[in-house]
This record gives sequence, C-alpha cells and structure tokens, in this order.
Amino acid sequence: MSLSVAFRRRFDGLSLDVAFDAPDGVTAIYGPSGCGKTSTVNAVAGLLRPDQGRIALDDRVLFDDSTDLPPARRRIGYVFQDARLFPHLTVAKNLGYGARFAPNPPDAAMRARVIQMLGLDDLLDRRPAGLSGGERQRVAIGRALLSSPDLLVMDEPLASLDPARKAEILPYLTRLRAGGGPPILYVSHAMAEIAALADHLIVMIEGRVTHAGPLADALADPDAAALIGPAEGGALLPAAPTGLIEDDLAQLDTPAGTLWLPRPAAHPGPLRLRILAHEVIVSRDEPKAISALNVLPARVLRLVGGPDRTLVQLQVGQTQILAAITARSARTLGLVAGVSCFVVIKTVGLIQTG
Ligand SMILES: Nc1ncnc2c1ncn2[C@@H]1O[C@H](COP(=O)(O)OP(=O)(O)OP(=O)(O)O)[C@@H](O)[C@H]1O
Repeated sequence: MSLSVAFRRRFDGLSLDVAFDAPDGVTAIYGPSGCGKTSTVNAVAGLLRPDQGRIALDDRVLFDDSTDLPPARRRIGYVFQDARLFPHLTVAKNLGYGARFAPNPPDAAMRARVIQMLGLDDLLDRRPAGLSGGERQRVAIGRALLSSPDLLVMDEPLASLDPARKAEILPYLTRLRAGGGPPILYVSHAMAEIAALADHLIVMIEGRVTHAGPLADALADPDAAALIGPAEGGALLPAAPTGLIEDDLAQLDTPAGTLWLPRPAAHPGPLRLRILAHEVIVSRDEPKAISALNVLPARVLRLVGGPDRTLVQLQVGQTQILAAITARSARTLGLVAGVSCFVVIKTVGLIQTG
C-alpha cells in the first residue's frame, strides 16, 4: 500500500504546497512548529480540504478535482496527540467503536492480537479517566487499528506524555511497526522518536517538503542533516548480535563493521544503532592505545562546512557515517574527499526495533 500526496492550500499566514509519496512502513513527517505537518495529515485524513491536488492510497483516490471522500470513508485510522477516548465507555467499548467503521470488521482473532500487542488485557473493563496518559494512547492506537485502516495517521502521539510514559509506549509502537500492519504516517518533531520508529523521512519547512527519502540515508547525508539540524545527523544502522559476549560487551555485526557495545537486553528482536555525528572522532592514523572500543577504517566522501562545525561524510564499511568536527580539525587533519582515515565511535544508542 502506498500513499501519494500532492496538494495546495492557502491560509492567511502560510501557503501549503505539499507533494510526497509514502511507501509501506513508517513515514515520519518532521519539521519546525507551524510548518504544516498537522495540516498535511489532516488533508490526507479528510479533516482539511485542499484548494487543489490529488491524494490517493494505491489506486483509490481520496481527493482530486472530482472526489472528496468524507473521513469515515477514507479507511484511515487517526491517533491524535491526546487520546480522545469516549469518557463514558469502557476500554473494551472504546475499542469496539473503532470496529464499527471498519469496511471488513476485525474478527475475534484480530481483536485478540491487537489487545495482546498493545498490552490492553488488564484494562478492558476500565474507563479512560482511570488510565495513565500512556495507557490511554495505547487504547487510542488499538481503536484506530481495529477500524482495519489502509493507513494509520499518528500526529505527535507521544508529545503529551512525560519521558517515562514515552519510554513505556515506544516498544508498543516498534512492535506495531514490526508486525506488518498498515503503513503509518507519523508526525513528530522529536528525532529520537523518529529514529526508533521510522523507515522514511519527510522534512517540511514553511509549507513545503524540503527532503524526502529513506531515514537512514538522510541522517548520514550532510545536506539533509543540515536541514534536520546537524546535531541530529550521524547514522542509523541495522545491527545483529553475533552471539559473542566478552566482559559484558556484545559483539554486533553492522554494515559499518563489527562493533562492541554494552550487552543489549536478552530480547532477540532486531536492533538499530543510532550514532550521532558529534560522537564520532576522525583520526588520520590508526589510534592504538585508546579507551574507545569501536575504531573502524573509513574514507572521506565529502565535507560540508557550517559556521561552527564541519560535517564530514565518511564511507565506513558498506555504509556512510557523518562526523561533526570543527573546521580547524578538518584543516589540520587535511581531510578532503578520498582521504583514508579512521573513525572512533564514542557512544552508540541502541534501539530495539521489534
Ligand atoms: N484552519 C486554519 N485556518 C487558518 N490557518 C491555519 C489553519 N490551519 C492551519 N493554519 C496555519 O497553518 C500553519 C501550520 O499549522 P500546522 O498545525 O499544520 O503546523 P504544524 O507543523 O503541525 O505545527 P505544530 O508542530 O506546532 O503542531 C499554522 O501556523 C497556521 O498559520
């Protein structure tokens, strides 16, 4: 299932002129406050009428010159920042409400799967007022899923939660992503959240899409990283434990090479590594007596200079990694495209993705 979006809409303060495709998986829409993220997903869901354009899910047109399907007929599940549950209904009845609009209502097995995946078994008889913010959001996600949507839209679903509740709900979202459900359009301005969940990235600035493509490519691309915020760039790598554990460190296979990290939880699921550009040191010589565990050979691909730092894109093994260093270091090291060097990776964020 693929979503294709192209529309215009003028407001007094902002002209939206948005075009992108969202393939299967999770597509994150990222950008500063007021750039038009919510308006874009609202246009997709039928809550905002474009002035012109075309919005389609595969061949099914949701909006064009002659079509404007009402929200209930778009087969889109919507999870808002606040859960918007019915306060007088139990969790079970709130979940059942989603199914009422499903073109093919979910059977008992599907319902049981969603309840189990979102950990809702013990909450079914409770009412929303007695639930934590994180529990309410899990119910809202379950309700949206049980409407058997062709697409799930989530607009800042974690933004109203405190850090502990966010950490509690993220594993449910990663499980949802890994479970082969509908494609997800995920609005967020938190790159840590996006790095944990998304496959594709749309960057919006002032009503326009300024970057679209695979998330991992964007984080390792100096031009895209400059748009996203250079502090967010670096790399996002799939990782597989080799099974070797020494001194409580686990050996992981990654496209960059073999890395040693503090042993991840015993969970067998797939892992992602997030490396931030300012956690990467570049050395011309192979560093020997050094406390950092992860030193890999690399080659400079290109440098993009900013006012206070230079982003260096490096080929490391089969992948690219960005390093953020000072312009002075880039000069004194003689870093230019083609130069061989070594990267020292200081810290790596380990993300469980399934
Ligand atoms: N119904 C409306 N009428 C007039 N202007 C609107 C309307 N909806 C949105 N806008 C304008 O579009 C701008 C973008 O709003 P939108 O909520 O889509 O941005 P956003 O990127 O989701 O922002 P945030 O991250 O703060 O939620 C707003 O600042 C506002 O100027």
